Amino acid sequence: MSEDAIVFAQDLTKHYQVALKEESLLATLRHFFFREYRLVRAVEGVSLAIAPGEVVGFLGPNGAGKTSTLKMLTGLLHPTKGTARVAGHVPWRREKAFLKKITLVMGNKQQLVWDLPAMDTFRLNAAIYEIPEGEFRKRVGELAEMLALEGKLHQPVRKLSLGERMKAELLAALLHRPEVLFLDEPTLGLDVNAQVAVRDFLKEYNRRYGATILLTSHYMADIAALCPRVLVIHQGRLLYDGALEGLLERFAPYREVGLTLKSPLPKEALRAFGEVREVEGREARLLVPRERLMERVAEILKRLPVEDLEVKEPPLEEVIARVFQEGHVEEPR
Ligand SMILES: Nc1ncnc2c1ncn2[C@@H]1O[C@H](COP(=O)(O)OP(=O)(O)OP(=O)(O)O)[C@@H](O)[C@H]1O
Repeated sequence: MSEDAIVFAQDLTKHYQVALKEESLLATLRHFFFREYRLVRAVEGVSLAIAPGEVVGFLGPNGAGKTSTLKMLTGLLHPTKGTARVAGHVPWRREKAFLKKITLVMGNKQQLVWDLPAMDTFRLNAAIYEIPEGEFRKRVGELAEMLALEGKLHQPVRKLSLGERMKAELLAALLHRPEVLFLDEPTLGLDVNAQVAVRDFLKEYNRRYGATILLTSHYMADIAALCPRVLVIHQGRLLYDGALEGLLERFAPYREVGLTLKSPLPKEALRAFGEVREVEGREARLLVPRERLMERVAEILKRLPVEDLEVKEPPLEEVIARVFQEGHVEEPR
């Protein structure tokens, strides 16, 4: 085990037993006496170690096992198998000292009371976490400033915009100044401005307090902005644990060539130069294997009426989609 890891898991596994049930009355009666079960292998032998202060992205398609993993690491679920230690505790013992060191924010769940001002929930949390009054005021002031939430905390939560509500949720979840933040889709459904605000806040929070963050998000911009390291989970198993750039190298051994042509060309005319991803008017996007990039670019410039050419990494969304679709990636021609 990595001695200095603040989040550590070995062979963490969660299987759910789901009762199978058919619709007919007979089936319901039969079900009563002879229940049949199906095993859902939600998390399958996940091992990981995260050092204090790291910000790690946790990626996976729907149903991959992210939430189940986060629930085990925060002690909401007992694992079927495996061990974990978070901030020096076994999470599922749910010791008070442990709960003071962690927080879990789920973008689709809300702890703020809808009809009350956010400040009322903050006060409740201050009592639960035994935060003295002076310290409480200081922290609310500091966090409200970082989140640009001043003036929003005394009106009923239902009057806040979605972005403000999410920021207030974060404030409530961070009031006890946890060392480890587990964030499940913290930017879910937010507009781009609010997404950027939450992202910038998390970056600043990590820098200022050295908090460790494990974060899931479907928005790759969040991951690219925040997470130097990513874990990729698929069907309950970790497929990748390493640098974000490494993920691109390993799963996207190609570059994207963006072209602006002097006049539009049909897709067929571009096929000889790479995998055609998109053609719209005079604009086209091709995928080209990394090791053949120079040669292909030279050919394109020689043979096509190019006005402008740009070489980029392929969009992270596309790379991830390929990883999930195939468990590995087919190399483009
Ligand atoms: N309480 C439960 N009982 C039975 N099956 C469950 C339960 N919770 C989750 N599952 C199943 O376990 C698998 C993993 O679910 P989990 O919620 O951990 O995935 P996820 O990666 O968080 O997905 P999403 O991004 O959709 O939230 C899925 O097949 C899901 O249907």
